[in-house]
Amino acid sequence: MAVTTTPRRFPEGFLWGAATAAHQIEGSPMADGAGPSIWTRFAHTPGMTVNGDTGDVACDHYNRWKEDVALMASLGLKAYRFSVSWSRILPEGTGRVNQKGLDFYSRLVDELLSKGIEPLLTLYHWDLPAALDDRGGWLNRDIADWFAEYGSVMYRALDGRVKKWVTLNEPWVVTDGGYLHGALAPGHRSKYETPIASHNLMRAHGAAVKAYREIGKHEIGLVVNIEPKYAATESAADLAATKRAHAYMNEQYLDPAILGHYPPELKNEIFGDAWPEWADEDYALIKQKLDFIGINYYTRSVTQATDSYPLKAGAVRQKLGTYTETGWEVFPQGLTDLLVWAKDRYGNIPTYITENGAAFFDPAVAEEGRVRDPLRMGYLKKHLTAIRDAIDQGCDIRGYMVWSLLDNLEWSLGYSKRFGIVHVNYGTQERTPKDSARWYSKAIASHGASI
Ligand SMILES: CO[C@H](O)c1c[n+]2c([nH]1)[C@H](O)[C@@H](O)[C@H](O)[C@H]2CO
Repeated sequence: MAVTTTPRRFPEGFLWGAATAAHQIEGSPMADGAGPSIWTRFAHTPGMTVNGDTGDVACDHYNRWKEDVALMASLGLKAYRFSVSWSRILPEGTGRVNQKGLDFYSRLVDELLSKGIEPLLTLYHWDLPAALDDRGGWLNRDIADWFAEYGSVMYRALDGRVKKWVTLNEPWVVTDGGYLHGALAPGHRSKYETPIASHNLMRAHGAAVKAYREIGKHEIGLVVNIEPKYAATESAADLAATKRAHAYMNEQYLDPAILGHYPPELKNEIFGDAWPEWADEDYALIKQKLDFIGINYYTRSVTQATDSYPLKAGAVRQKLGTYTETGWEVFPQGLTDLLVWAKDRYGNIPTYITENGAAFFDPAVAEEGRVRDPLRMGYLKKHLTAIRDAIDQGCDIRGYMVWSLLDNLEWSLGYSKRFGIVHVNYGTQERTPKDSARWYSKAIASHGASI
């Protein structure tokens, strides 16, 4: 079905917001008693990030948090998705609580609430305490208890002021990037470690949800990145590759969390002898009732059989496609298709688009203080329209968090890619709303009718 262009309002109560993550914007990673994370270590390891960029300063949000909340309010945001740096709260990962770290997030939440902005708090957005990585990190089964302990500290401190909790951001990226291909912290490259890290992430997710049910009184969910896979040809090889790629990225996490089992392709066609037999109690731990799911959507993948290891599948660049600075095809129809797929497979669980956005080359801040970013505006318009189409097809989409509020540290790509609707001058830390921020403000004020 083609993406229609009729501007239409979104449901009453649709939550319009923006998203960030601690390590990408805060800076001051070791301030006030915080411990190092694996990203502090990884970025300071020569060659791991573009230009050797680190999160030491980033957007200096740790000091500018009040100004940034005022900026969010000026844009008319109704919600703000952010993550907590685990090693600010528990510098050794478990045990001793660093009250100053907790106080930072408590102040941030209170300021958001004072401006009528709802906080959505992500417990884990990739910055594992280095002290836990020293104990095996996601390869150590004890991490389920460590994560539940950390979550419980946060629930006791903030639940009630925070009413929407997320356990993990994108377990797929954590394992594919951090344990299989090594592009992300902790930089491992092992087909055998990958399933273990992945499974322990999901066990930790389940343990944190269980702990929430004993402490919290509001909502908790899981955020996944999913990407529709379209076969490049109808050949048996390409169809099989597409099925593998779909199972590996799109089903690997929501299936165990909601259905209680993994897709069979993971063992039978991808990991083989590297896929352990998991105990039944693991599946019971992972499958906890979710109040919502978060979907991060950026692009699609036209998929063909390749000799890639171990997936044996890869994306085919589309000759007529439009691509972002990160090499992702702009394909809004994929979002509609994916939301309908998720509804049909998992039973229309309340869903938030917890990330959607694009890096395009932005011009410098013009004299009149404008940053013209028409490509990003077009991207957001098309994807919000695609969400509206999914809602028209019965999907229970509750909100949209644009990625990202601010230009920020794009992990291994450093500061070379700008996703923000607000420009950040990293030299002066000046924030300048781009045209896309102005456009988004109007969309929020009109409940989507101006899109
Ligand atoms: C592979 O795309 C993923 O869905 C994805 C894209 N992104 C993400 N996940 C992360 O959650 C953010 O921290 C990134 O900054 C953002 C932009 O790269």
